[in-house]
Amino acid sequence: MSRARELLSDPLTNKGTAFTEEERDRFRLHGLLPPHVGTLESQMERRWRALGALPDNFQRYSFLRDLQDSNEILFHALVANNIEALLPIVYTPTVGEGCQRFSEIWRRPRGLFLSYPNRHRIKEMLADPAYDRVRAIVVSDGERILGLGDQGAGGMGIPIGKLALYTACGGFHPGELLPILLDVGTDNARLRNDPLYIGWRHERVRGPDYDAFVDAFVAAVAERWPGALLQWEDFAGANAARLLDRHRDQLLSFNDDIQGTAAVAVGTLLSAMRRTGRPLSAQRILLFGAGAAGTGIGSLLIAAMRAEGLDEAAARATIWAIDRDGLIREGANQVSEAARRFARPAGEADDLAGADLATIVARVAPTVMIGVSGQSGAFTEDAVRAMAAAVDRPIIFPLSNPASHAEARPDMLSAWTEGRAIIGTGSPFPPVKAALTPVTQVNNVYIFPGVALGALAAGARGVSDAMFMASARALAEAADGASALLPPVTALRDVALTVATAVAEQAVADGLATVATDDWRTRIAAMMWTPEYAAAE
Ligand SMILES: NC(=O)C1=CN([C@@H]2O[C@H](COP(=O)(O)OP(=O)(O)OC[C@H]3O[C@@H](n4cnc5c(N)ncnc54)[C@H](OP(=O)(O)O)[C@@H]3O)[C@@H](O)[C@H]2O)C=CC1
Ligand SMILES: CC(=O)C(=O)O
Ligand SMILES: [Mg+2]
Repeated sequence: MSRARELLSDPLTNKGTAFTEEERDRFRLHGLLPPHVGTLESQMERRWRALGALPDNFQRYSFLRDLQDSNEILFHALVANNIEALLPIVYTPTVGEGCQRFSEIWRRPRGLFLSYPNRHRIKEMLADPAYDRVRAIVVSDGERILGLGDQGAGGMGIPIGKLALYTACGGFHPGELLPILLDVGTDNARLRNDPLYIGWRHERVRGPDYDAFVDAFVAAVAERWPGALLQWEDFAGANAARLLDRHRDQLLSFNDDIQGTAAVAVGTLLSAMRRTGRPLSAQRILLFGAGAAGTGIGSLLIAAMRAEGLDEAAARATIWAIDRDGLIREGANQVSEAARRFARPAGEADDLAGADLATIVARVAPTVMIGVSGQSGAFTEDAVRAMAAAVDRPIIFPLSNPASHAEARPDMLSAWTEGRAIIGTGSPFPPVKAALTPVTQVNNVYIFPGVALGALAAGARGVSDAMFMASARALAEAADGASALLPPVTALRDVALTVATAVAEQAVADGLATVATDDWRTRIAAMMWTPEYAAAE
C-alpha cells in the first residue's frame, strides 16, 4: 500500500481534509482528498451537524463508532468538546444498545477479540507492533453487560466505550489503549442463532477451561506489556471478584464494577455527608443487589466507617443487603461469600423472610437506599413512600444501567417524596424540576479514568483498596461548591486529574509507587493528552 493510502486508512494517522498542503505534497495525497484544506474545528462542525440530523441516539452511536474507526483524533476531539451531549451516546445508556446490536453495525476491526478456539495463539495475537505503545487495557468477557446480561462478543462495545473515556477524561492518547474481548462463547441463544452474530457460536466455556484461558491471557499481557494496567469490566457476578483476587498481584489491575463503583458511590455519599454534617456511620444503608457492585460498595462503606472510628461489627450493622431471594440473613440465603459478609445476624430479622422491599424499608427505615440489581422498577412507590415517611431527606441511588434498567426513574422518586429525595442515577436522566437537590449521575466514570492515570503515573506495583478510598475522598472534596452531589460531567477531565493525584499520593503512602515527585498534580497534568493532529510522518 502507498504511504498515502496507509495514512488515510489508519484511524490514528488519518486527518481527512485537515492534511496540510505540505503533507499533501510530501505524501502524494493530492487527488485522494478534495482540494479544500480543513481544520479540526471545521471538521468537528461538519460532524456535529451530521450527528444532529440523525434520527436517534443509536444512529448517532453508530455514526460515532464509524468516525472513531476512520479518524480517531477527530472522534476524540468531538467527544471531549461535547462531553455532556455525547457521554450518553458513547457510554451508558446508548452503549447498551450498541452492544446488543454490535454485530448489526460491525464495520472495521477495533481492539482484540481473543476467542477460545484461538487460545494457543494469544501471544501471537498480542505481538502486533501496532500495540507496542499500549499502557492500559479494558477487558470483558461480555457476560454481564450493564444490566443487559450476556451479550457475547457484542460486549466489546463496553471496553471500547470505557477507553473512549480514558481519552476524554483521563487524557490518554488512543494509541496507548487497547480494548479486549475474551470470546468464550455465549449462553445467549438468540445471539448464537443470529446469522449475523460476529462471535464464537458456542455455549460459554466454564470451569477449569475458562480459568486456564484467562490465566494464559493474563500471563501474556504481563509479559507483553510489563507495568501496563488491566481493567476488568462487566464480568458476571461469579467471576468478577474471583478473577480480581486471582490476578491482582500478578499485574496492575482493578475491577471497575466492584472497586470503581464502590468509590463513586462512597464518594457521592461522603459528598452528601459533608453537606448534612452527619457521618456515614450515622446512616442506615439498604443495598439492593448484592452482586459485584453491591458487595464492592458495602466493603468500601465499611472501610470508610472504620476510618470514622466504628469497629467492623458496628459498621456492618449499618448495612442491610437484599439479593434476589430477599434480605440476606445469616444461614438463610444462598449467596456468595462476599455477600454473606452483610448477612443480618440470625434471629434479628426472621420476620422479614420473604418480605417485599416496602416491608423491609418500613422496618429498617433506611436513610440511604442504593440499587445495583439491574432490575427496572424495583424501587416501588410503596417502598419509597415508606422511606420518605421516616426520613426527611432520603438518599436514593438507583444506579443500575442502562436507564431502562434503573430501579426507579428520578422524576417518580421526586414525586413520591415531594422533592425531598436526594437522587443519584447510574445513567443520565432529564433534569427533575421539583427535586430540591439536583439529580446526580453516580457512575464509575468519575473514578476509573483517574485511578488508571494515577496508578500509571506513579508506576504503581498494584492498585490497593486504599487507593480507591483515596479516590472516593478526592471526589467528595471535588464536589464542594457543586449544586448536585458531584461536579457536572463537563468537569470530568478535571475530576480525573484530582482523582489521579490522590491515587498517586496514596500509592506512595502504600509503598507501591516506583516514581517520586513532590508535585503529583503538575506532573500528571503534563501527561494528559488533548486531541489534536500531529505532523504526519
Ligand atoms: N452506576 C454505576 O457506575 C454502575 C452500575 N452498575 C450496574 O449495577 C447493576 C449490577 O451490576 P453487578 O453488581 O456488576 O451485577 P451482578 O450480576 O454481579 O449483581 C446483581 C445482583 O443483583 C441481584 N438481583 C437480581 N435480581 C434481583 C432482585 N429482584 N432483587 C434483588 N437483587 C436482585 C443478583 O442476583 P442473581 O445473581 O441471583 O441474579 C446479583 O446478586 C447493573 O445494572 C450495572 O449496570 C454496575 C457498575 C457500575
Ligand atoms: C457503569 C458500569 O460499569 C456498569 O454499569 O457496568
Ligand atoms: Mg461495568
